[in-house]
Amino acid sequence: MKLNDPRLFRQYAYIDGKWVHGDGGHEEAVIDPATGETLGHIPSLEPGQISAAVAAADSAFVQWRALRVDERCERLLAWYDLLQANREDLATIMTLEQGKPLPDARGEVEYGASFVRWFAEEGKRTFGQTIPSHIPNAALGTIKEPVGVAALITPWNFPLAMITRKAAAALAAGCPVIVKPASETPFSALALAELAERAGIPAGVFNVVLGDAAMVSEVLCSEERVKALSFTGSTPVGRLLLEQCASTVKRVSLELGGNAPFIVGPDVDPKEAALAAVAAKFQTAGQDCLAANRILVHEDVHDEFVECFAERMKALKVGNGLVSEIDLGPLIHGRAVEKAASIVDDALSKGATLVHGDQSMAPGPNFFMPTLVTGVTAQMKIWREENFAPVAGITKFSSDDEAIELANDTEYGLAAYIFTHDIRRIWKMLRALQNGMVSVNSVKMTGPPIPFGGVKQSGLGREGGTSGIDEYLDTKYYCLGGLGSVSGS
Ligand SMILES: NC(=O)c1ccc[n+]([C@@H]2O[C@H](COP(=O)([O-])OP(=O)(O)OC[C@H]3O[C@@H](n4cnc5c(N)ncnc54)[C@H](O)[C@@H]3O)[C@@H](O)[C@H]2O)c1
Ligand SMILES: N[C@@H](CC=O)C(=O)O
Repeated sequence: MKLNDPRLFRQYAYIDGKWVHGDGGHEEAVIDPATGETLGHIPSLEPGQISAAVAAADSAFVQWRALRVDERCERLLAWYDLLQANREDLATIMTLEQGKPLPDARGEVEYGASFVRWFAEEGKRTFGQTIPSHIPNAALGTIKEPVGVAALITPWNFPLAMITRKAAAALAAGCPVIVKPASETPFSALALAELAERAGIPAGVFNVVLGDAAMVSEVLCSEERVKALSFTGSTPVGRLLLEQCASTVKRVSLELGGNAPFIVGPDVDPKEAALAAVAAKFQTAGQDCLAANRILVHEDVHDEFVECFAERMKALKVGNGLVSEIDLGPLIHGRAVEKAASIVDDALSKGATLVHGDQSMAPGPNFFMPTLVTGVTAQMKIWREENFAPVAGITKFSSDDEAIELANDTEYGLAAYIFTHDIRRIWKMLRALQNGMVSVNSVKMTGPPIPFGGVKQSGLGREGGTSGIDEYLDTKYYCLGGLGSVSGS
């Protein structure tokens, strides 16, 4: 791996400010999904090492929370500067382990860094309240205090930003973190640890643990000293972790799967809407929780929309993300390719029409060519499941009420897109859609200032925005009694 700073490529876990091997000597290979080559190896830690990380974080909590907030936030800003200064290396690491095209990886580094800067500012605004007293001779109010050690479990599709969106909020609040990245993409997390150390974040405050996911999560969830768990990943694993955290009644934040509807009204230019839908579907090769998973198009514009969508997707270039002008990299592994193929087969066997998608053109075993099927119905897997692949499915509708009913016909409720210029339709749909985030006439919706999160089985809590830091704060109420009477109080 060619990096300007080779020390950003670490093949150890990071606990209490030290780079460590697994006590049992077990290792796991990390594979470049584009080439199948081994990029490096990471240790598989033993349960006792996960507990040691918890102990380190717990003892670091005392000093970290005791720092003045502006001192904590200065270190976050130093971390932000280092992320920016090392953007090229971080993007290279990400493209190699995740597969996304290098410009997208650079974009994710920017996006991930932006959360660090945001929370370095937000950390200074964790205001409590003064409460007008109903108790004689007393002063009432609240103080915000850090919850304690936070465990952060993250996915492979956004290997850097899904960590910083959590970690920056937790660190700003005064909570040490233990990060468990996906085993497919550990090197971005380890590079973040190296830069956190250089930014002056003390030993034990930012830890990265690696190893068998079920074992690591079980230890973290059952540990009394871990006070908060923040997870981004699939809904089935989120359900499991929620259950595992019940025994210690932890604060749990979940950012789970999506099955986003993309609604195209009868009044829009079908070409414009099709370009937007292609952008909303094929980012990160469809492996995005915000990907337009079910495209609902009004019958008046359906045929023209399908034609424009197919034309645009045919121009997408598929290949190794390190090569210039590539639009779609590989899927993360062979299982993802098999799942994509089975979703297409299932749709075709149940009556959908294949408009485009020739897998014989795939440049390697982990690649899946952009595919479009029409005539999708609620009986098909492509409708019910988050396909997490460059597979687009289109369904026709004939009224606003039908579009809303179709859009809400899922257990998920992360994001939804609406394309129409009719303000009444916009307002009606905006209010009726069961989603945590609704984007109208825009593909881009995310960024540090927004409360990111879902309803239904897409999650609990919000990340980013002014509320993201609350996931790591307790509200302490105080009643200062016996103060004597103060005129006017
Ligand atoms: N809502 C959001 O903000 C958001 C963002 C990104 C990804 N996602 C979702 O993440 C999913 C894709 O990511 P993924 O495949 O890495 O998800 P995943 O649930 O398989 O894995 C996520 C993390 O959980 C760990 N894990 C896996 N199995 C586990 C188990 N049995 N016990 C404990 N931990 C386990 C993994 O190692 C990884 O670190 C999609 O559903 C996507 O929508 C959601
Ligand atoms: N694209 C999302 C991550 C989901 O996979 C984001 O913007 O945070």
